[in-house]
Amino acid sequence: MFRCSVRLIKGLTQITWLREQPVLPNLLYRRSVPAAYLPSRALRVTWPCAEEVKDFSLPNPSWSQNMRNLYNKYMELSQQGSWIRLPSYNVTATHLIGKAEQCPDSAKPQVTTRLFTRNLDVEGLGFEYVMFYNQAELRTVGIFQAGPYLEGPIGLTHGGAIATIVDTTSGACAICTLGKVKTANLNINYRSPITLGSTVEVQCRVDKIEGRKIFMSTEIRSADSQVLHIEATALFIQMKMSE
Ligand SMILES: CCCCCCCCCCCCCCCC(=O)SCCNC(=O)CCNC(=O)[C@H](O)C(C)(C)COP(=O)(O)OP(=O)(O)OC[C@H]1O[C@@H](n2cnc3c(N)ncnc32)[C@H](O)[C@@H]1OP(=O)(O)O
Repeated sequence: MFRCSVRLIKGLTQITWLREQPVLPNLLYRRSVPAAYLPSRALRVTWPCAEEVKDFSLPNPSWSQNMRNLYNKYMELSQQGSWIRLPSYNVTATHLIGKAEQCPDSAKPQVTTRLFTRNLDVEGLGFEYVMFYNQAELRTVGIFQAGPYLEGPIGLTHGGAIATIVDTTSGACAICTLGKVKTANLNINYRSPITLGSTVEVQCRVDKIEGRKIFMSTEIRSADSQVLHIEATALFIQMKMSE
C-alpha cells in the first residue's frame, strides 16, 4: 500500500513537472531525442531535408469534408499555440535523422523499408491520418480516415488496422512526452464498428508515468463525437539511454 502511494505520488509529480516545461523542443532535447522529432509551431520541421520529403499529414484530395473540418479545427488551435501538428513521413528513419551532416544528397534516406501506416503510394486507399500534440495537457488527437484497403468485415475497418491507429496515436503521444519508446502492452475494446471511408477522431492522453513506463488511454469517436467506437489502454516503455 505504502509502495503504491509512493509510486502514485512520484507519477503525479512527474506529470506535473512535464506539464510545466516551457516548450516541447526543450523537453525532447533534454530527453535525448533527435532533433528531427521536434515539430515546430510554424508547422515546419527543423530537420534540413524535411522540406524536400513528402509530409503525409497534409491534406490531399482523398480527404473527406469531415476530415478537413477536423483538420482545420486543430490547425486553428495550433495557431493559437495549444496544439502542434506532427509531420509524418513514409520512412521511419526520416523521423530520426536530426543533424545537417546526416542529410542525404537525395534528401531521401537510402533505405528500402517503409513505415507501415504510410506504405501505399496512392492517396486515400489505406491509412489517412494527421496527429496533433498538446504538450500542456500531454494529449494527442488523431484524425483518421479509413481507406478501402483496410477492410475487415465487409464494408468495415479491420480490427488490426484500428489497433495500428491506436498504437500510432498513443505512441506519438508517448514519444512527444518521453522520447523514444516501444509498445509493451495494448488493450482494445471494440465498442462499435468503423465504416470504411468514414472519418473518426482519436483522443489519447497520458494517465500516469512511472519511471520508464508511460500509461496511456485512448478513445475513438465518430467525427461528430456521437458514436463511441473504441476504448483502449496502452503501456509504452522508454528506451534506455544506450538504445
Ligand atoms: C517529427 C515529429 C514526429 C513525432 C511523432 C512520432 C510519429 C511517429 C509515431 C509512430 C508511433 C508508432 C508507435 C509504434 C511503436 C511500436 O510498434 S514498437 C513495436 C512493438 N513493440 C515491441 O516490439 C516491443 C517488444 N518488447 C520489448 O522490446 C521489451 O520487452 C520492452 C517493451 C522494450 C521492455 O524491455 P526493457 O526495456 O528491457 O524493460 P524491462 O526492464 O523489461 O521493463 C521495464 C518496466 O516495464 C515493465 N514491463 C515491461 N513489459 C511489460 C508488459 N508487457 N506489461 C507490463 N509491464 C511491462 C516491467 O515490469 C518493468 O517494470 P518496473 O519493474 O520498472 O516497475
